[in-house]
This record gives sequence, C-alpha cells and structure tokens, in this order.
Amino acid sequence: MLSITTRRNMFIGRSSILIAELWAIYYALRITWEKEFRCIELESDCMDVVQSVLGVLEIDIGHAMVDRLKNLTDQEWNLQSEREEKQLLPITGVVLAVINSTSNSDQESRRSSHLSTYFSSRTQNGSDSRVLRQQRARFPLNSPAYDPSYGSTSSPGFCGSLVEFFVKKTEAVQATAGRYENPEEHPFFPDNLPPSLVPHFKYPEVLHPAAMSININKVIWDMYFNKLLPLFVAPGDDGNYASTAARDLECLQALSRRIHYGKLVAEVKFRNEQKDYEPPIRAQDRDTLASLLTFVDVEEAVKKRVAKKAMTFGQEVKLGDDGDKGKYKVDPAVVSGLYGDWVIPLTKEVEIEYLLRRLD
Ligand SMILES: C=C(O[C@@H]1C=C(C(=O)O)C=C[C@H]1O)C(=O)O
Repeated sequence: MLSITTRRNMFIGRSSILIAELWAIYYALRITWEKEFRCIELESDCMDVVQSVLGVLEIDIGHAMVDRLKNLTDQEWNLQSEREEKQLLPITGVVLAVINSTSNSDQESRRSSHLSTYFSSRTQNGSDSRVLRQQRARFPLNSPAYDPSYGSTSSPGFCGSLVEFFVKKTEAVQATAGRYENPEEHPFFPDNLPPSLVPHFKYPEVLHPAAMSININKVIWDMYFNKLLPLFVAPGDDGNYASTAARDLECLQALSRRIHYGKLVAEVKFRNEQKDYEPPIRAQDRDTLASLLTFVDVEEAVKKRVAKKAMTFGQEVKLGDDGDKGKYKVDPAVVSGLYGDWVIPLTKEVEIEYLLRRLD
C-alpha cells in the first residue's frame, strides 16, 4: 500500500491555497497513474478539493489546474472507498491511499512513496519559519556569539566564532550518528566530518547521483547571519550565547532542509515534463529552466500561508494585558518577505543546479 499524505493546518478557503492543494493531488494522481496504479482511494479533509476533483462543484478560480485535474480524473481510474461517500469528506489530512497495488515492483513503489515527501514539504511550508519565530527570536542578537575572538577561547587551536565552534562540533557528533547518510541532510562544514558509526540504512535512490554534489549551505549561512537574523531578533546581549548558538543551528538546519528539498521537487517536475526540460538542460540554459519550474501562484500561496501562520501562532501572549493584542513575536510581513526574498529563490537555485546535472 502506498499512501501520499499532505497536511493542512487551518483557514483554507477557496483561494490560491486551494490551487496548492489541487497541485498536490494532481501530481500524486499523475505519479500513481504512471506507476500503473488504477484502483485508488482518494480522501481529503478539504471539501472544496474533494468536490472539485469529483467534479461536483464548479469552482471559478480561473485556473487551468482544475481542468488539468479533471482531464486526469476522467481517465479510467477505479476510485473507490470502503466508507460511505459522506464519511469521506471530513477526514483530517489529505490522503491519497493506493490500494490493490498493481504496480511493477516494490522498488518503484518505494520511489513514488519517497517522492510523496515532496507533497508534504509543499504544504509544510512554515516549519522553518516557526523555528525562527519561536526559538531564536526569544533571545536578543547576542553578538559575542559571532565574534571570532570570543570563539577562539572555547578550544585551543580553534579559529572562529562560538557559533562556528558549536555547529562544527555538533555536526561531527551528528555525523557519527549517521545524520549525513540521509540524502535530505546537508552539513554546513562538510570537510573532515567523521564517518557514521551506526549501521547503514539503505535510503531509497530517488535522485540522480549528481544530487550529492549540490550543497548551498555556505549561501544559506551567509543569508541567515547577514540578512535574516538582524530582521527578526532584537538588539541586545543577555549572555545566553550557548543557547543562542543552539537555536541558530536549529534554524540553519530547518532552512537547509527546506531549501534542499528543491532537489526532490526538481526531480518530480523533470519526470512529469521530461520533454520540456531536456532541451534547456542540454543547452545549460538557466533562465529557461527557471521559468519552466516557477509557479507564481504557488509562491504567492506559500507566502500568504507563512504570513498567516506567523499571525496565528506568533502572537505575544500576556495574561491580563490587552495592550499587546495584535502584537507578533515576528512581524508576519517579515516572515513572508523572508520566503519571497530568500527561501523561495534559494529553493529554485537548488532546483536549477540539480536540473543542470540531471542528464549527466
Ligand atoms: C518548490 C517549488 O518550485 C518553485 C518554488 C517554490 C517554493 O520554494 O515554495 C514554489 C513554487 C515554484 O515557483 C514548487 O513548485 O513547489
């Protein structure tokens, strides 16, 4: 059984969020169709999605997506459910469960199943901004943590800031525990990392092997410390340098994971539109690749979603004090700008880098 799951938090109306949901289902259906699954069960907690997929409701959202989806669902699927149709609608999470598998091999199923992470990642936008808002923003800037002369006192012979010291040492421990065996993880200091000491786990080989050579963490590091941090932390120094470094590492890892998901996204796009992607890849034409892989409406939906999350979950809570109502830990506009200016462009940069090597 293969299940493709996406999660949705709240307040999704008939808006561009709907289009994002439809994309997820569209790609899931395409992959399951290509893998020759024909007997599937489709569940969703989003009434509009279910109804538009089933063609019950005509939603005038002026988007080709609905037509594309309908063309796809018009094919000879065997859509079925063990439940009453009415019970199908209000289930939590959007789930596409493929039952009565008729696919070629287990290996193929695992590949598709792994690709499904992409759908989750598309709808889990904001977990990285949540780390920024809830973890790092509780401490002020604490600039000594970034001062190379302070860091070099932490260990004889070490040259760098306390944050660099903390990240290098933590990555070394995590490497021995197998963290970087996982193709979704990318170290910030890949040189001289110790080998993993834990039994090898065979991760599914979904990506082209060239994916291993792509690590843009240096860019993410510079962006984080030079552009992002000053935007969302208050000036000041409370002496909590070690905790500050620990939070910085959490933020960096969350950002890195989200941005490097671009490899997986690019693989899905390549497989679905191989004929369109091949000529610009052969010509090493970055601009054409960039326009092919860009979905402006999805980007807008992502930015709105993270701003909304910052508004919903980032409110200052103070008992008996109404003066702070509507005050946020981090300004939602900053969070949305962070995605528009940095997270999304860097994700696309990873997608392009991956695609440029996809036919090597
Ligand atoms: C990641 C994708 O590619 C691009 C980047 C996006 C992002 O980083 O959120 C969103 C839409 C696309 O323009 C995608 O299509 O999901």
